Amino acid sequence: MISSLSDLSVLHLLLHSALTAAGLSLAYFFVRLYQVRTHVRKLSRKYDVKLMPHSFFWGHLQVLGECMADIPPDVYGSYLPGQLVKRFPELNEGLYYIDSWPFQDPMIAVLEPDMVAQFTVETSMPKAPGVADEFRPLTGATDILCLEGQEWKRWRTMFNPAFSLRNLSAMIPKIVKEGLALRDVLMNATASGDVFEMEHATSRFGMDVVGHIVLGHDLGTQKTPHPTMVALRRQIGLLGYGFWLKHYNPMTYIRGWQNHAMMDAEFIPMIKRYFSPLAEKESFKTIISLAQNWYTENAGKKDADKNVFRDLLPQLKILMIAGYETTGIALAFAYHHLAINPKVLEALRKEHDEVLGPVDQVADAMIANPSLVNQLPYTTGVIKESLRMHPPVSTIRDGSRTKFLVNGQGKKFPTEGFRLLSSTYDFQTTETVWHRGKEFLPERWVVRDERNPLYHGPHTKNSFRPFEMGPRACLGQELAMMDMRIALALTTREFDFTDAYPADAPKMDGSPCYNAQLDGELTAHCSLRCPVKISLRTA
Ligand code: HEM
Repeated sequence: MISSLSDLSVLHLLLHSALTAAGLSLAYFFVRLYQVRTHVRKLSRKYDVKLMPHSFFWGHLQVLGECMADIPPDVYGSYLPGQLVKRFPELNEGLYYIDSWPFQDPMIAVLEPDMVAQFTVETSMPKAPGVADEFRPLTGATDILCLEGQEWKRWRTMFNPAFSLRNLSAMIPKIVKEGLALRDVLMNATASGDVFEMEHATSRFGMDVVGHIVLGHDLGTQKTPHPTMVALRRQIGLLGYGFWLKHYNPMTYIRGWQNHAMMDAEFIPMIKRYFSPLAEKESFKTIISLAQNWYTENAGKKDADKNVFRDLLPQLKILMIAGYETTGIALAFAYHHLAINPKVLEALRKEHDEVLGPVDQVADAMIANPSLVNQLPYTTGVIKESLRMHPPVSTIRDGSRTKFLVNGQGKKFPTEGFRLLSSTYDFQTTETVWHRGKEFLPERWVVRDERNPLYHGPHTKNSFRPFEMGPRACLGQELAMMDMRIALALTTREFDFTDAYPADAPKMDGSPCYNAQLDGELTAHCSLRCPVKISLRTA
């Protein structure tokens, strides 16, 4: 209740400040709106860029809304460029300029793989600022995925040895152990006969493997939820480029603080343990052990003086996320395609029979002879098809005044003021690049005859980039491929998989199984998390 004149003047001051702040924000909004819209139109006129119908107030928001209206609401944004091609084929010059400000910065969706190589391989353009904004609540944007220049290079050089083939081979017993735990989870699912969300199981498998290589720790999430990983997953729910309303909610910060406290309470002792002279080390290099070596060797030098926990914790968190989600998603999609393509499952089992020997000895065979894991071309084809049809992530870089993209017809396109998005899903599935691109055909990866239309040779070298290419390509790609080969080797000969999408599930391109934006998730997950039924193999 207002009890005095001074209360009234405080109230007046508060009201006045609030109105001033609102007025300034509104003024900023309109100035920015004017700048963005005129920039888009000016560039389009100057360089003869074909633009989709562009409203001065809405930009392309109305057009985008119309394009997405006919598809399931949870479809991931990676399908958008394909929708634009369907709706505006005459404007397709290998890219689309998209102005969806204020929801996102203006963007160029690049559909020609050779043009993507121009900003990732020929010149590795910096990551778009939105990437750092997205990960800031997790790592303060000081992690290997967001950093640039020398700071990025220091971590990349430090961590590379963990992902060498030699180190990964030394890790095989741990991956096999986690693969057997996945097998147990699937075995339990056969007992109930219930519909099973495959992605939950494969993500935990991915997490446990990454726990070994990053932390040198057995997280055991396939058996029991691990508190640190629960906190990590909760924190993912607070990230997200474009979901900026979250950042105005004070609870985001309180929850974030709690999640970090939970994670750090586990990670810091793990780091301390490795940094102690008496530490018992793994037989392979882990991210923490490589950091410990680096800090010891560089003691007294500039970067090594930094606070090791503040420096290293963001790296551990980003590596855990980068590693487990993507692998879990790709593997779940692979199981779905095995469930609906019995001939592919049969061919996969045949390869395992021939290369890996009897089912009951497969784990021992891979441990005794790690090179077997790299002698599975058809299995690798199954995984690559899953990654081709369902890439979980794609890169987004920053354009610049001096960077122009050139399409197949030699036309130049400016990039200043735009983010550059690789339309990976689109060019990895389009028929003009991939023969029968919408079909799951692992044999395309083993075809050697150049006359076969399925042949994937040097002419398509830029068109398969689930791990991206160039200096910022995925650090963990060999590990991911190895994980998935081992998981399939340990599970597909013992179980049958039956697709369990409900008959009325929404469909994208005719399939209920598509890349979806799920609540609280960052990357492109499996719609409904890939429901399957699992039973013991009958034939
Ligand atoms: C199927 C599994 C995976 C896929 C599809 C995938 C995909 C990608 C892609 C597309 C990028 C580039 C992102 C960008 O440009 O913004 C990337 C970067 C990265 N990935 Fe992966 N990834 C997978 C597994 C892993 C694993 C297992 C790890 C490590 C444990 C890992 C660690 C990283 C790191 C650290 C980067 C940043 C590299 C840098 O900027 O130097 N990834 N990944």
